[in-house]
Amino acid sequence: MAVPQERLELGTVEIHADAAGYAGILTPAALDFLARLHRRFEPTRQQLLQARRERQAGYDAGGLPDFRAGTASIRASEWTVAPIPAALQDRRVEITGPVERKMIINALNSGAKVFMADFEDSSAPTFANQLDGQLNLRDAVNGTIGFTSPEGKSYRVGDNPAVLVVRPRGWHLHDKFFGVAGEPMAGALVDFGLFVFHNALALHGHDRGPYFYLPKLEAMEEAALWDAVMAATEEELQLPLGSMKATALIETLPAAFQMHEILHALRRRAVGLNCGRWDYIFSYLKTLRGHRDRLLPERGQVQMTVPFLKAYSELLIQTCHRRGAFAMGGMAAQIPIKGDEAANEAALAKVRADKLREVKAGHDGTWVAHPALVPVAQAVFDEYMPAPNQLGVLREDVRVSREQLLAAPAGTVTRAGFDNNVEVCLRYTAAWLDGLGCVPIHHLMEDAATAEIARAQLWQWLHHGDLQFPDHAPIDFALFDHAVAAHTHRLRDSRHPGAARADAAAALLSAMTHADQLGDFLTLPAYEQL
Ligand SMILES: CC(=O)SCCNC(=O)CCNC(=O)[C@H](O)C(C)(C)COP(=O)(O)OP(=O)(O)OC[C@H]1O[C@@H](n2cnc3c(N)ncnc32)[C@H](O)[C@@H]1OP(=O)(O)O
Ligand SMILES: O=CC(=O)O
Ligand SMILES: [Mg+2]
Repeated sequence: MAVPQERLELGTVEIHADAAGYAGILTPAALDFLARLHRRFEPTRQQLLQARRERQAGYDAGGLPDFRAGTASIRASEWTVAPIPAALQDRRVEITGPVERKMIINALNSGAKVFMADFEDSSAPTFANQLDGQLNLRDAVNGTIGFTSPEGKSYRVGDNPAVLVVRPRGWHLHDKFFGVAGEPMAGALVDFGLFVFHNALALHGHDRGPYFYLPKLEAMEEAALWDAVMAATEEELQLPLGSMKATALIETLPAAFQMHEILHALRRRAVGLNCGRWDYIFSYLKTLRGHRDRLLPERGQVQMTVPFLKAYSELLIQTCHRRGAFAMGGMAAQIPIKGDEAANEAALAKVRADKLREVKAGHDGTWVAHPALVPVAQAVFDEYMPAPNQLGVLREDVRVSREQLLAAPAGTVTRAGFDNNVEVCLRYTAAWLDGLGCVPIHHLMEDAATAEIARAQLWQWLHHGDLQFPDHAPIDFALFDHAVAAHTHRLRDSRHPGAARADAAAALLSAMTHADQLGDFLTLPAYEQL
């Protein structure tokens, strides 16, 4: 067979991993497509990452995020997003989960309206995880996905499966297994590119997508880059312009000041925004890492009801509904607790209360972490949202100022909270290094975003100096080192996920916490070890 001219002239993607078993995904045509995406969009991605660094330098020097002066007309003028497809009109409950075969089938069968297949916060991006995920999603789209467990239980997708929405990695992550002319590709483009190359036409033919969640955006230009990537892909695959739909997560502090702008950049394909609360809290910590007057209390005290998070979620609802887009809620961290009825009911009650707050505030739908939580969330939304959505709830009463978005709530850092951050970060990092991106710890869902909160808080509490527990004992590195050693010892001897990677995780957590600068993402140095 003749080698296409473009491969001869420009080269294609080089795979730096054992690709046996993935020939059906890594076809020459798919790799050429990825290479074209890389050549066209990588320079812009690099510029946008540089812009992030420059903005952060401004915040570190004392500056604070603000609404952008240059885009006031976008916020003030009247416009709406393009019509939303029928398949996404009712998104009252969305289940999320990693792209693992059994979980995909369970999620599609869960009764949720939407399944967000996650290459991001709940995935450790090993080559096998990402590529198996692509194989699994291709089979799901083609209706051929099936699975038999080691115990012999067989899994198949039933009638009326959830609508598939895919979340690729964020712009900050590269993929060391995919190179073009010696440069690593963007993880985002690998995930997006392989998925659309193999599934876009089939999904479009069935009025089912392709639909995406876009994570960790920090500026409208980053949304515009996604729009350009999707428009170029639509052209290449001969799909109608705007047929790929996107829901952007507002899960960084800078993005909260650009909600209108992000929807505007995506307006021919935006269907909504989502309150990604966990990354949002992490981003608050990271963006304001140099501001000693804006330290947050321990994780457990930073609930969605605290003023700065309430303001953010209400601003999101108001913004979305003014633009005809859905305002999606987020994820409560509680998961079902087996074998303890009272504890389980208490966990479900917390999920129920969170969903009640969301639906009453005007959200159009919400996320759950586990199939058993679908009926819990659905009952609340069914009761308070009889229509498919709440686009008519304009929330014109909401007035959110810059200072409200930036105000740290009152609270404390307790010994238990400090110790829990060490334990969670250590155990999550160890599991991640072992290829697991989402794990239950003390009956809470922990993923890359929740672990980042723990890590960033430890760094801040230790580097701002002079912080004390309520009993006036100092919060210092000796305590931290001791806690890391104790939890590493315990993890090593346990049957928890990642036990075999306890020492590697401890080394990483120690290095990142002792470092003078708060590292941008835990997953960047951790990725070198995957
Ligand atoms: C901040 C954010 O980004 S939130 C979004 C990212 N996070 C997520 O998506 C969370 C996804 N959830 C999960 O990964 C899991 O629910 C965990 C890790 C939290 C808990 O996992 P486990 O303790 O293994 O759950 P558990 O043992 O109760 O699972 C029971 C069954 O439900 C299935 N299940 C659990 N969670 C999910 C899910 N999210 N999607 C589909 N199936 C699921 C399991 O596969 C299992 O199936 P089986 O009975 O057929 O074997
Ligand atoms: O992605 C969701 C989040 O809360 O972070
Ligand atoms: Mg997130």
